[in-house]
Amino acid sequence: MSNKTQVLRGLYAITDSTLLADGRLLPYCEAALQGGAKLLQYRDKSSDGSRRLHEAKALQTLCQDYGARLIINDDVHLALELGADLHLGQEDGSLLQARQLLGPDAIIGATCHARLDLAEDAVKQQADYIAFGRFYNSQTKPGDVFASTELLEHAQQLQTPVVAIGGITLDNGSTLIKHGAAMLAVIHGLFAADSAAAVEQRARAFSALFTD
Ligand SMILES: Cc1ncc(COP(=O)(O)OP(=O)(O)O)c(N)n1
Ligand SMILES: Cc1ncsc1CCOP(=O)(O)O
Ligand SMILES: [Mg+2]
Repeated sequence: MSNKTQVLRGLYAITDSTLLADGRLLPYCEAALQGGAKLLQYRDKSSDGSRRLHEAKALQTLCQDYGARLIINDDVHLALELGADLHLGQEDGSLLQARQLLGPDAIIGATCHARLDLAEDAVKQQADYIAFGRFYNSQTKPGDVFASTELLEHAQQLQTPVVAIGGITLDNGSTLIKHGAAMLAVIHGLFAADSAAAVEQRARAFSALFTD
C-alpha cells in the first residue's frame, strides 16, 4: 500500500453514481488511475449495502494495482470492513472516533467548506488532509458555499495537505495549485466524458498540472 505522503499530492478522483452508471464505474475509474489519480473516493449515497460493498471492493483492488488509495465517503463502517481510507463531512461523525477505529495508517480527510476554523479543528483531530470548496460552479453540488484562493493561502499555516473541490476543470485547476492546493478533487471535470479513453486523457492532463 502506498504511504500517505506519496499520495497526498495530485489528482483526487471522486465517483458519481449517475455519471458512472451503466457499467462505467470500473472502466472509468481504471482510466482515471491510469492517468495518474492518486486518490479515488467512492461517493455513493444509496443505501444498497451489498452493492456498495461489492463496488468498493472492486475499486480497492484497482487502486492497489495502481499504487493509489481508496477513500470511502461518509461511511466509517465500510472503510473499516475494507481496511480503506475515509472522508468525513461536518455531519458525518467524529474524526477522532474514526481515527480510533481505522488506526494511524489510514488516510482520513475532512470537509471544511470555506472555514479556516473548521480546518484547525480537523487538524487537531488528526485529519490527514483538509478539503475546501466549492471553488467554482459545481454541477454536482450547486448550493455549497464558495471558498477563495486567499483561504487556500491562509490554510498553508496548518501544514496539512489542502484539497480543493467544486467545479474544478483543466482550465481553472492550475490557479488553485498556485495558491496552495495539494490536491484537486474532481467529479464532472473528469468523469463527464464520452469514453474511458477521454477520462484517461483528462486525468493525465490534471496530473500534469502538478509540476513539482
Ligand atoms: C475531497 C472531498 N471534499 C469534500 C467533500 C464533501 O463532503 P460532505 O460535505 O460530507 O458532502 P458529501 O460529499 O458527503 O455529499 C467530499 N466528499 N470529498
Ligand atoms: C462533493 C462536493 N463538495 C463540495 S463541491 C462537491 C462536488 C464536486 O464535484 P464537481 O467536480 O462535479 O464540481
Ligand atoms: Mg459527507
